[in-house]
Amino acid sequence: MSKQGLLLVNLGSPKSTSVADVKTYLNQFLMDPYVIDLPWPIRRLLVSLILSKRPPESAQAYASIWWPEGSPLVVISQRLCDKVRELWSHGPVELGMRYAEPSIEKALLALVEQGAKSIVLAPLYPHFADSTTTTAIEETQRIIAKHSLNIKLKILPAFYADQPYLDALLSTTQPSLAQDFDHLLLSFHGLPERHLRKLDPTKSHCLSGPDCCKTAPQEVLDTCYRAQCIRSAELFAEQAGLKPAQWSVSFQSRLGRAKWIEPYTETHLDELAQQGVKRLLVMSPAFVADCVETLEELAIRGREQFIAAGGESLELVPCLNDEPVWAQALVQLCEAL
Ligand SMILES: C=CC1=C(C)c2cc3[nH]c(cc4nc(cc5[nH]c(cc1n2)c(C)c5CCC(=O)O)C(CCC(=O)O)=C4C)c(C)c3C=C
Ligand SMILES: [Fe+2]
Ligand SMILES: [Fe+2]
Repeated sequence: MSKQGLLLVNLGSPKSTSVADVKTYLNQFLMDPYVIDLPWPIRRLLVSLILSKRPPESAQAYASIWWPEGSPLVVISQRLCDKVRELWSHGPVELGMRYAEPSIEKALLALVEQGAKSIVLAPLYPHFADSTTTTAIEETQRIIAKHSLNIKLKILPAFYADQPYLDALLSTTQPSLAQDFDHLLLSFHGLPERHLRKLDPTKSHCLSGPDCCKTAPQEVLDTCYRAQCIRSAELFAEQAGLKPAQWSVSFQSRLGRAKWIEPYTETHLDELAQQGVKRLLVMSPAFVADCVETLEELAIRGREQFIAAGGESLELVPCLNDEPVWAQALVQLCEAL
């Protein structure tokens, strides 16, 4: 039987925490037209402006969470890849990062060298966005064309509502949810509102009202990142047995001046403290691996902010990371294609 390879793709991190390496990474990331979706001259100008200020700040953030082995996101993704390799009986398994190393190109060539005749591409993003999923798919297709590789590609779609993903989340968050806590915040990575409007097939549903994501028809849900985040939060909370007042959703990591999807995590943390929440749990189901956005933005800066606003504790619930139940769930999702 011909070998079917599995390519896991995540975002990627800078090579090191030096300002120069962080700048190189941010330039590659932000110059991606799927991330800053503006015409090239405007994108170049905007990114240059961001790069004139942000790299030292970002480098400091990375330095505060860096592991001796490297970036948590990359190290965790590599560990996950090793566990998935043990479970995937159809052929070789490799990890590629959309930005920096290990590249998608190296991973794809390694799969082909190990005899893969077809490949399952698994973008490790539960929710669909052009700035993550589409760019990972396009880069993979570009490399296939560049090397004239004769391989068939199957793509794992967004899995935000799939039971193996939800079961893995329920199982790995169980120890945190078993503790005493006042409120669970599900903080998802944000997106500029423009990205939602652009993909709305109805051209009128997205951002039309405070509950538009809850009433999104399937065709909108298929491409609306915000609606998918809210749907996965609802499914998770329901299956975890949480009452509506015990949990809420917000969106983090805003960059630049454009309007991003709301509510913003930064604002919501203050609101929760003002409402009398003392012991806050925070989870980030849009990230399958802990990264600078969870370990620094939420667990360091978010915690400081929440306590300064009157809260007592903020505990970060770990992401799925390289938990065996997640490796099994991922294989199950890919085998079902
Ligand atoms: C979960 C999915 C993600 C979406 C959607 C996303 C969109 C998006 N991100 C930026 C800007 C930045 N993101 C940064 C880090 C980062 N982003 C994601 C995931 C999504 N991004 C991850 C997993 C990470 C962590 C990477 C790591 O090395 O740990 C950063 C870099 C860090 C910083 O300087 O804050 C930026 C910048 C935009 C503009 C965007 C959509 C348009
Ligand atoms: Fe991001
Ligand atoms: Fe929407």
